[in-house]
Amino acid sequence: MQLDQPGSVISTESLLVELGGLPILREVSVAVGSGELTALMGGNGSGKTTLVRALLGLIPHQRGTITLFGTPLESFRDWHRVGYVPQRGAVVIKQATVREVVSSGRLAHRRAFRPLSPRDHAQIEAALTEVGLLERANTPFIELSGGQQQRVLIARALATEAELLVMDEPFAGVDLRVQDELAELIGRLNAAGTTVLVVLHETGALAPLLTNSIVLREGRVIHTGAPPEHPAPHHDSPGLTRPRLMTGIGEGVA
Ligand SMILES: Nc1ncnc2c1ncn2[C@@H]1O[C@H](COP(=O)(O)OP(=O)(O)OP(=O)(O)O)[C@@H](O)[C@H]1O
Repeated sequence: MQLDQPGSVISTESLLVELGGLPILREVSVAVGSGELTALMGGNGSGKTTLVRALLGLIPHQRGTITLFGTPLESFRDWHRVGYVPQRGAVVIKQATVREVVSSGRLAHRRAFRPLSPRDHAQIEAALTEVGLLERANTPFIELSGGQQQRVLIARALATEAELLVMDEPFAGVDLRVQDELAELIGRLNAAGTTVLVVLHETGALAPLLTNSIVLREGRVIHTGAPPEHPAPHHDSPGLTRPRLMTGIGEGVA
């Protein structure tokens, strides 16, 4: 199945990823179109994080292809176009201030051992302003609330001037009010043209903003297209067992 269409920011075809000798992702063919806000969903252990890691080249794949911005992953070099927002709990930052964390997002633009340029500073300020944390720039990251830390991680990705944001469970461990605020921020970034792929357990506050979804089960794609009406629970739901034929970006055909 050929899913790589003009305008695909991410596409995979017949992807096989093995970890510890076991197949974790099987025959995964998906596409994320430019400008989409796509949810990557599925029960615990269905392979969401593994897919994200493979897409970013953090783990190898054994078969199939991955294309980013139309370029095969193996020859992709424009990493400044990609912003990765890892799960907050996976990030341990003890010493750095908010500004230092966001500054690390400029690394893809900087020549080794050169100080920050005026453009770097401008992008860092703009990213901090976008997430509403400019006034907390000199605060140690560890002193912020969970929602604020999530915003800092988003700002770090924005500082790269990323056209694609890949976010791993941005709502994990933050209360509903903060989820609403984060959803508003993600929606605003998407409306401004940033393509977003977001790993979610439940569509939650992002439900009205999603334009596409990919649902995994046991390492296989079981749904693409319009987000499921009912949020995917932590364990696989019988309501999501019927696979859809994939026609490419956007709509699937039942
Ligand atoms: N390094 C590894 N070696 C072997 N198996 C692994 C490894 N990492 C993950 N797995 C297995 O791969 C499967 C998919 O894991 P993955 O973390 O991608 O799922 P997930 O959908 O992100 O789950 P969750 O929602 O719980 O974070 C799980 O069964 C997990 O146990």
